[in-house]
Amino acid sequence: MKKPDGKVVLLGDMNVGKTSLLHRYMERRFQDTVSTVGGAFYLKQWGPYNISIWDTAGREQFHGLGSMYCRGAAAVILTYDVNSLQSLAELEDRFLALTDSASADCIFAIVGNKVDLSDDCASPPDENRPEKAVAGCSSKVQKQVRLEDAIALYKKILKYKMLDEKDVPAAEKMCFETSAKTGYKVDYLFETVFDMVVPIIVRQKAEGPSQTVDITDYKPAKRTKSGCCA
Ligand SMILES: Nc1nc2c(ncn2[C@@H]2O[C@H](COP(=O)(O)OP(=O)(O)OP(=O)(O)O)[C@@H](O)[C@H]2O)c(=O)[nH]1
Ligand SMILES: [Mg+2]
Repeated sequence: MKKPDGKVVLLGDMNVGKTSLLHRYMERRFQDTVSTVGGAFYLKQWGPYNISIWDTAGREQFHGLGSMYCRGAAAVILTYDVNSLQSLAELEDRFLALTDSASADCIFAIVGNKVDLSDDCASPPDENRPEKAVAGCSSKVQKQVRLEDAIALYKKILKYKMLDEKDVPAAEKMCFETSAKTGYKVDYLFETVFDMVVPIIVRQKAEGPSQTVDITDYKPAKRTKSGCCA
């Protein structure tokens, strides 16, 4: 197996759709998933570079593994479900600290998945009945997390990392809304991140021995493009 030049890690609560996003991008389809155990990776050729994309388990019991997967990461994709405010809160409360082991110039993307389940209507939510369909919209429920909430989280991350807004990509560019089910903006998400990761890979290579986890010793089971480790 080729050695990866850089690493991208997906983090987020269970059930938000991390595995489904990766399947959609790598295998071009939406399929039934089982809750991830430990972590699994895909390798993606991007220009002259091999990028490993790590899917992690959102379940609390695997939490301890998260920072190991993030070690040396060039990008972290923090994923939530646009229909669950709690899943956005979990990113700050439970997952952000895991990224301390990532590369110093790690890029952060925040992704709200499952937009196909909700309507993005202009009218404000009915606080008493958030599950209610909004007048003027179809029978879908109204989205629980606004893009602005994700943008606010991105700014908090910059503070946590002590980064200056002018030194990093703009929040509006790094907050995405996707649907693994329909494929909406999934390619755009991954390809935007890969383009941003290339300069980090170049720097990591120039600085000498890679900080990324060497996965060449793992024996992927059956599948050709991916492997897993629990
Ligand atoms: N409607 C809809 N359902 C989705 C979407 N993405 C994932 N799902 C469903 O949400 C459930 C969880 O998806 P997974 O991809 O397994 O979630 P995960 O984040 O990998 O969960 P863990 O592995 O437990 O951390 C599955 O039933 C998926 O079919 C989406 O974009 N739209
Ligand atoms: Mg999963």
